[in-house]
Amino acid sequence: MKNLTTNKELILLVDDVPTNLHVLVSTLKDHYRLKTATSGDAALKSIAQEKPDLILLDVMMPGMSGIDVMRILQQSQETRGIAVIFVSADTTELTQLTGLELGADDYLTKPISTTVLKVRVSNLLERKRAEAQLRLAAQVFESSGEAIMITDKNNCVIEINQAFTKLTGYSIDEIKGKDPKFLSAGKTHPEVYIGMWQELKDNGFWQGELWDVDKNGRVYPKYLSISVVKNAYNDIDFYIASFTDISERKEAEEHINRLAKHDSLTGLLNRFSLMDGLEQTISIAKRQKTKMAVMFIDMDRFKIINDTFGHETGDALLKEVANRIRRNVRESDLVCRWGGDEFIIVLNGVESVADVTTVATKLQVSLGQNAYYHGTTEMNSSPSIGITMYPDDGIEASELMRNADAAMYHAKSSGRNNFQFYSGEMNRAALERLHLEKEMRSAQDLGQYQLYFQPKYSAKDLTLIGFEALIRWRHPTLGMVPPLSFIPIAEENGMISQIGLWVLEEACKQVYEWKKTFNYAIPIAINLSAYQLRSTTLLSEVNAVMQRYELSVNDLELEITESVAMRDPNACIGQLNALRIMGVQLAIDDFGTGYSSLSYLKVMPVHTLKLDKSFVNDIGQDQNDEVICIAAINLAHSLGLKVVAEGVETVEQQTFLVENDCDILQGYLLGKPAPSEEAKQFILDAIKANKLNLPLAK
Ligand SMILES: Nc1nc2c(ncn2[C@@H]2O[C@@H]3COP(=O)(O)O[C@H]4[C@@H](O)[C@H](n5cnc6c(=O)[nH]c(N)nc65)O[C@@H]4COP(=O)(O)O[C@H]3[C@H]2O)c(=O)[nH]1
Repeated sequence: MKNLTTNKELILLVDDVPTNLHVLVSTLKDHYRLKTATSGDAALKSIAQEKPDLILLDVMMPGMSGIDVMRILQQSQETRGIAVIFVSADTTELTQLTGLELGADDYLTKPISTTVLKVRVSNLLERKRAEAQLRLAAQVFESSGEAIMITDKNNCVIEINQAFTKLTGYSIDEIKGKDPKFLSAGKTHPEVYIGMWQELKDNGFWQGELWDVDKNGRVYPKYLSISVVKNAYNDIDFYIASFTDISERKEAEEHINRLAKHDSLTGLLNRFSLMDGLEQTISIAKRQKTKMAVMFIDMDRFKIINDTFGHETGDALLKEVANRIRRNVRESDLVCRWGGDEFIIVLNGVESVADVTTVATKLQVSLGQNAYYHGTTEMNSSPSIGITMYPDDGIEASELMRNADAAMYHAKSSGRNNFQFYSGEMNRAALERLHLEKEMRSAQDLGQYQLYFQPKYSAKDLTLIGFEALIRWRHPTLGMVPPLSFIPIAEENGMISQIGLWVLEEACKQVYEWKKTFNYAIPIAINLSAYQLRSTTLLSEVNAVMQRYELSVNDLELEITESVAMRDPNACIGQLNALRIMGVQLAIDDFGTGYSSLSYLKVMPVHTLKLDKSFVNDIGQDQNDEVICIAAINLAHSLGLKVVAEGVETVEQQTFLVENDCDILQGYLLGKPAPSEEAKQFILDAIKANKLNLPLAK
């Protein structure tokens, strides 16, 4: 056995004649480790202690002969493989044959030529080493987890291992002599094979991925390494190919890729990959001089659906939206979920605006016409679509995205459920909106909001019965920003919850202060946004503020617009009932502009209907509106509700409304919205004229 420290092979020299041993030792000692034994017994003991790589075994020894020792060695698995050279003075053929038959590797005759001894020993050990290596190689070949295939210089199969058979299903008999190209699935690009052969020629080695097909027809990706084996004349003898099936790795890679590039809910592209895809589509359109379109889709009412029915239902709607979009665009178009309820489509190879209009119309019908379902829950939504064209509206990805977004906002503000193409005007509007949004973030902290108060009068005797609080935003450079310019934005970005709280606080504080100043309980109405109405904290917030300012029943009135109330009447009724129990007065604002269902109106726990000023405005001009005013007043009365007419500007309107039994009047004719200090004057005037029909403060 090779000594680990010296790395020299061990030779056991066995001879009963010490001088013979001496010759052997002095010949071999420089190159090998040596042990000696002077009898067969001593030799076996030494072998038991440490297995030698080679035994030089004297045949003729007293007691146990070399032949006997050899027989014993052959009996044991452990010692059977040890190389043995017989050394003997007996040169008869028979003796030599017996030794060789017993498994000896060579035969030396005495007297020994030291040169011959050296060569024989060296050759034998060399051969044994080579055999051991071959055995090892064969074992590695067979037991390798990698499939291995050896082909000859003409690339015909000569050998395969077990792993190859396991992976491909082919046995050696089926494929011996074949060119391995029968393994190819035909899915790898021919250039890969050309490159592979070139590399093998140039460098004798190649590795890479190929697509193969197994005996059962399963197509799989494999990672393959091929080495060229050359002979001493530098001619190719063999190709050794080893490979593994990398389907699982590929699948995992693809899965990770999918996760990184796609939205997990809908499977559509996510915003990062959309931007990549958009850039690529732009460069293709640039090269091919074609047009393309970017569509920005926002699903109307999605936030309400999500808040009302929960996320699972909202998710089901989004998934269905994704499916419907996919069904209406080409495979090559990019479809992305940009976030929330926003989707982007990039239509490539578009020829004209008319093409895009066709797709947009299809999408509008598909996304808006039929209800969405989650179990038995039915949801109705529709798309607001903004469209921009390359290169007409912009040539940069970011520019096109901005344009599509602006066009989408335009679609929203044009009554939703429609599509709009981008125009420069929209861009200005979008920029203004962005600016306003930015300024709005600090408006409250900078004390730029203010409440104005508009008086309301009883129609029959013009007594002051309360005020409506209306927010004002005084911006140092933009001037007075009208609420209709910023409240809808605040609704969308969620800032309305802070603004709404501020209005609630200020209005209640005003009721409290006027109570202290005038000793009258003068009610104030505030406008409640859709967002606030859906809020789960609304009740506790209202309750806390009312307590803080010691407000009693009827001191506070909340107005919600008709369209907000009817959007989700059932949820709204629940909130309103709770508010009513707390002693809050409730009114439906802008009545006539939404589509009220009479059955809901009957069960809405409200006290008042506010007739929209557009009807009042047309009194004396449009008979239809006059008829509607009368019908609305009668309807409200039949439901036991009071009617407030908003926007009363002329005496004619006032007279008409009084004659038709309207209960309360509000409008510039009687008093414009004014800051607190000026509003005080309305109260003083009313007190002076004995026109304050209100309870004393408790
Ligand atoms: N032409 C004309 N207009 C009259 C007349 N009398 C009153 N108005 C205006 O009509 C609007 C009545 O308020 P609204 O219907 O609740 O409509 C409000 C309301 O929906 C919203 N808003 C105002 N303040 C708040 C607030 O604090 N919170 C919320 N959520 N919305 C608010 O903004 C809308 C507009 O408010 P404003 O610009 O203050 O406009 C007010 C008021 O100034 C009149 O005789 N002629």
